[in-house]
Amino acid sequence: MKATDMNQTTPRFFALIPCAGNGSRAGTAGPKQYERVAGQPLVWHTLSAFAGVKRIARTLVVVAPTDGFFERNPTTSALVVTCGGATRAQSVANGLRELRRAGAVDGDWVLVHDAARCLVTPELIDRLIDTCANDEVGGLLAHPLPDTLKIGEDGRVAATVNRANKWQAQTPQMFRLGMLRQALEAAGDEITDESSAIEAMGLKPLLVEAGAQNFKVTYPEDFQMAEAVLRGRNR
Ligand SMILES: Nc1ccn([C@@H]2O[C@H](COP(=O)(O)OP(=O)(O)OP(=O)(O)O)[C@@H](O)[C@H]2O)c(=O)n1
Ligand SMILES: C[C@](O)(CO)[C@H](O)COP(=O)(O)O
Repeated sequence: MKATDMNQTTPRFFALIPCAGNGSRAGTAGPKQYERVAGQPLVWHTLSAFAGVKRIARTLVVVAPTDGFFERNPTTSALVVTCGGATRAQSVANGLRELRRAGAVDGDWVLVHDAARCLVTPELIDRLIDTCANDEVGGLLAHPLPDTLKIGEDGRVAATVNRANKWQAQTPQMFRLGMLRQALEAAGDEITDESSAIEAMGLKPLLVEAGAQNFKVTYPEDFQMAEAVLRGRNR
């Protein structure tokens, strides 16, 4: 990391939205992030939440090279780049490169957020920023595991795991651009979140408690749940 970048007096906050997945578990005909939920394509709810946080200098959306959705629907002020990779980690690493091209420096904060977590709110994003902005490492939104946890083997319970101190990792996950770039390069393409890459460097990201509503739309039934929550909020 260049010293000049780190010495920048006021780090800015950028959002990076990986939006290049296929949604294979969702059972939809096309990518799940473009399914209509509560009257809008799912990803628009996600982008609206980030648009509601004035501290975010720029939002960058990473889509697959073959994705034409944003060209057909040019309504967002976010920067849309077609550099999605074969894994989420690759999409994020490619997006970081584009953020640098757009003017972000190593000392700036990047909030990486799944396009598929359309229930995030400006309040949750602000909570993450407020908690992490003065931290050496950064952190992530997360939810303490509410259920008893089992290990399964051939459809039967092999063991029960103590759930104390176990958290479900959510997004956004917020780290300095330079640190995250290095961490992802070292961690490889298979990691499923940014925190794992930072942890692999021996660092301990902050866990910032968020509610269960910030879930990731993953399975077919999740669309209905997301719809109900969003409609409930607009009432
Ligand atoms: N190569 C990939 C894979 C995933 N994602 C994004 O990462 C987020 C979280 O991933 P996940 O929920 O696993 O999405 P999918 O990969 O689309 O779903 P599935 O694993 O069911 O195929 C999503 O917003 C997805 O679009 C991405 O940008 N690039
Ligand atoms: C980043 C993430 O949302 C944290 O829960 C998640 O890891 C995304 O990918 P996954 O394949 O559904 O684990």
